[in-house]
Order: sequence, then structure tokens, then C-alpha cells
Amino acid sequence: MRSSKVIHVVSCHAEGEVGDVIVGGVAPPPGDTLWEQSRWIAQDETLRNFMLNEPRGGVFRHVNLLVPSKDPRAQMAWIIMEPADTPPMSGSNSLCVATVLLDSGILPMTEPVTHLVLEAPGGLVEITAQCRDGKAEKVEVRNVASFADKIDRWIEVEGIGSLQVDTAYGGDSFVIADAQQLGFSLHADEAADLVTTGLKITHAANEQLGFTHPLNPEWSHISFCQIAAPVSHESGVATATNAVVIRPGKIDRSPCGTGCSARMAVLHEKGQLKVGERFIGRSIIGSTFDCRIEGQCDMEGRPAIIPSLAGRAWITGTHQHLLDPSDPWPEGYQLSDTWPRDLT
Ligand SMILES: O=C(O)[C@H]1NCC[C@@H]1O
Repeated sequence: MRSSKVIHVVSCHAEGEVGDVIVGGVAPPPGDTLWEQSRWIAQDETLRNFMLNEPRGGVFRHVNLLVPSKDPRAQMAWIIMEPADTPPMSGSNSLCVATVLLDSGILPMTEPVTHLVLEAPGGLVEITAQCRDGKAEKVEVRNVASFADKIDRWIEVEGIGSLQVDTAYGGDSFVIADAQQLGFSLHADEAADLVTTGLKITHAANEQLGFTHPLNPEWSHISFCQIAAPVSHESGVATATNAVVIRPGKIDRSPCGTGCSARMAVLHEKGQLKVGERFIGRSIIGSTFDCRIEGQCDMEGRPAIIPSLAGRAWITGTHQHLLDPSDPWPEGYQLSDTWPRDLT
């Protein structure tokens, strides 16, 4: 056996969504800030292609690269690689990273509760992990500032017609559409149709509404479409199922932490969820994130919230990815039979 690289991975999923973690074998990329380092990974593409493309990856996969933190308040930083983007923040991936850091002993675990500060490219997040017998059983993430952008706006969507949507940021950027209006009940057997519809809505929202983060103009597109069921109340707690469509074409198996944060920002803006109130997000496979509006802040003159999300993650294995120097596809390949063509 021979290899020109050895990338050590602890594989993980959070409430159903894969979030593998590179724990060794990759040097930190250049950049003065974590955001700059994440832009380097996005533009260079070598690591993204090696890890995400076939034959090592697939469109279902997200990969997180651990790097030393730039901010002295954080114990560790990480760069998130998703199939279409290298985003500022991710809920399910932050749960996987915190779980791998604690369960594999990279950072010390204190039972029954471990507190961490982690640095995502989009900002610091505070972790509170409930730990027992060497396992982080439930992880809460205090997310970056989240805000509603455009409320109750009409867009024209190919094959659908006029559709009323909201846009919001919850660590990543969303267009949020009503599942009932679109005729979806958000059952797992609708997954393929949800993807087709969600990609069209994301495409239309990017063309007709757009998005630019007020503090980071480099994040200037809408990443995801969240097809969201109306809020109901279970034992007095606001609850809603969602299907978040991830480009180039898959559904988040988790309830999507950045999506729940964006939804809470919209609900807060509409006066339907107050500071201190809980929101339970449910995914298409029935997994849940227990979320809350922790506080309010100001985002360049517009109201924003500080959301939290809590869920569970499990390590599924370890892997060492190798590259034989004679392999003619060092960056792998994507084919549209399993890797949909991106409409946006
Ligand atoms: O939980 C989240 O925020 C994410 N899950 C996969 C795509 C999003 O980043």
C-alpha cells in the first residue's frame, strides 16, 4: 500500500445528518481569519473535491476540518464543507464537531456538563454538552446572531407561479416557503419532489430577492430553501416540521439548526415567538432539535435574535482516506445520476 496523503476522519451524524470530522492529516489553510481560511478551502477545492466527491464522498456528505482557533476565546475552530458551499455556520455540523471533540478525547470532557467555545467561520458559538459515561448525550449550541431579511414577499417560481416567502439568516441564508401552500405534508416519501420544488424556489429567490449579510458582504446568496409546516403547539411549545433543501439536491435529514434559527428569527419578527420561548424543529425523518430564542441584539440597525439549538450526535466510525499516486482521479468525480445539476 502506498499513499501521498492520509486524512484521518471520525465519522458522525447529528439527528440523521452526516457531519464527518477531519481530525488529522491536513495542515491548517492560509488566512489571517477563520473566514479567510474557509474562503481558501472554498476556492482551492482540492480538499473539498477529495473528501466530498466520489469515490470517497457523495452528495449526502458534509465534512468538517478542525483547525486551531484564531479567536483566543475559543478552544477549537472548524471549517465546514457542504456539497455546494463552504458556509459560515451549520447546526448539524456543529453538533458533530462538538461530539467528536468530546467523545474522542480531543478536548477534555467534564461530566455531567462540559462548556466549550468553538469558532465557526461565521462567528463564535457556545457549546453546553450534557455528558455521561464518556458520551456527549445532548449538545446545545448558542448560535450566531440570526435575523429575518425579507418578510411576506411574492416571487414567481417556474412551474409553481406566485409564491409568498420569507428570507432569513440563521448562520446560513434561507428562503422559507409554506409547505401547505405548496401541497406538501412533509412525509419522507415526498423527498424527491421536495428537492425539485425547493431548488426552483431557491433559484427564484436568489434572482428576485437576493441576500447579502450586513457584516459579511462576501456571503451574498441564499443557500437553502426551507419548506416549512405551519407552527402548532405541543404542551404549549411551538413545534413545526420542515424539509430543508440543500443544493445541489438533497434534503437535510436533521431539523437543520441554521434553518430553525432562521425560522425563529422570522417568527420573532412576526410577533409569533418571544425571547425565552422554545421552538421544536422536526425533520422529515422525525428527528428533533430543541431550540429557543435566548436573546435579542442589533445587526447593523436591524433587530436580530440569539438562537440556541440542541440535539444529539453519534460517532459512526473512523476512516483513513488515502491517495495512491497512480490514481487518475485524485479529485474524484461528480455525475448527475447521483449528484444533481445545480439550478442556482
Ligand atoms: O443544521 C444545519 O444547519 C445544517 N444541516 C445541513 C445543512 C445545514 O448546514
